[in-house]
Amino acid sequence: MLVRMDESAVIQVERLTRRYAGRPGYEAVRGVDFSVRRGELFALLGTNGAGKTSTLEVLEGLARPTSGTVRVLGRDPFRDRRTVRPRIGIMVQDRGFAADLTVAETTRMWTGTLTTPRPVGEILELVELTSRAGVRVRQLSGGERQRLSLGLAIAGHPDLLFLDEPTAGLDPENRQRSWQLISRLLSSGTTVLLTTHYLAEAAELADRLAIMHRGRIVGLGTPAEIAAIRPARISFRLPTGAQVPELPGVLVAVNGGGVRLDTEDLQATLTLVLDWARRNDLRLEDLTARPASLEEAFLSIAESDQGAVA
Ligand SMILES: Nc1ncnc2c1ncn2[C@@H]1O[C@H](COP(=O)(O)OP(=O)(O)OP(=O)(O)O)[C@@H](O)[C@H]1O
Repeated sequence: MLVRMDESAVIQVERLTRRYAGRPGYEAVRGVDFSVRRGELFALLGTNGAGKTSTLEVLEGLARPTSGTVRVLGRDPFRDRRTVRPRIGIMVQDRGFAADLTVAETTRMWTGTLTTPRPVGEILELVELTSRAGVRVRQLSGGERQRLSLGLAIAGHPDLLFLDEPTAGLDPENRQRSWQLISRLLSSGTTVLLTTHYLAEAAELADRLAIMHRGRIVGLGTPAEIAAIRPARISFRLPTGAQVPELPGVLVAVNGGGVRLDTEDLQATLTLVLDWARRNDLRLEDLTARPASLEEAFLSIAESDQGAVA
């Protein structure tokens, strides 16, 4: 079969399926299509067991697709592994560092396996580990270990970086720090494929994302496009004696003194609400207006078995 590939895509996946030998009749990946453009950060999200790792392993050249076509940097990542592997960086969660080596020794050992590595000092500076160069890996904090892992992944100037749960288990401060590092890498032109369970991470970093559920992509778009499948929300406290006005197409919930309005058109509904308050000289305490979050959209997609955005 002739498959037309987009030459500008760094990753292109068409009708990918994956089955495991030990599970006859079961498809972990069930016909997945997406592409990742040069210089973008694409996040792959999903419920547990959705098929993210099974997809990632094919993209990284570690496994062969059961069917479908995958191109990474224009090549077949499994068959042309020798050509593709030097151009990609892979950050894994548990790299299994040798605990007794120092940060600098670990980095030097890794760069020794690469053809055109960055200098060790530059790597440590990029991931903010210069001051920890002489420290044994066993003494690093979780955040520092993750940064070391990121450092090794970018050591070979990769055109494409795979980040698998790069901030798993980190506290909010270290997570922020990792996000800043990743943003800096992006601005230098690296293309990134990220998997994460932190929706805030995807919302913060991703240009586009795909949500996988039971082996399929059930949502694909920018974080804002995905979030927009759920209504936006306005809430406020209802002033004593006031009645919520007629608001076409808006779902109204009044609970005690609290009012919640779900709307597809946040600006139009907010205008009506503010107009009503002004005309009636009402002060709306605790007024908030916000679009749906990626998390709300994710939950609603995961709960239904149907894709909402494609
Ligand atoms: N080696 C294997 N042999 C058999 N089944 C497997 C194997 N690896 C994964 N699976 C199954 O394939 C399905 C998809 O798993 P996968 O690890 O790709 O999902 P995931 O989206 O990465 O999940 P999680 O977020 O929980 O890590 C699951 O049902 C899993 O049990």
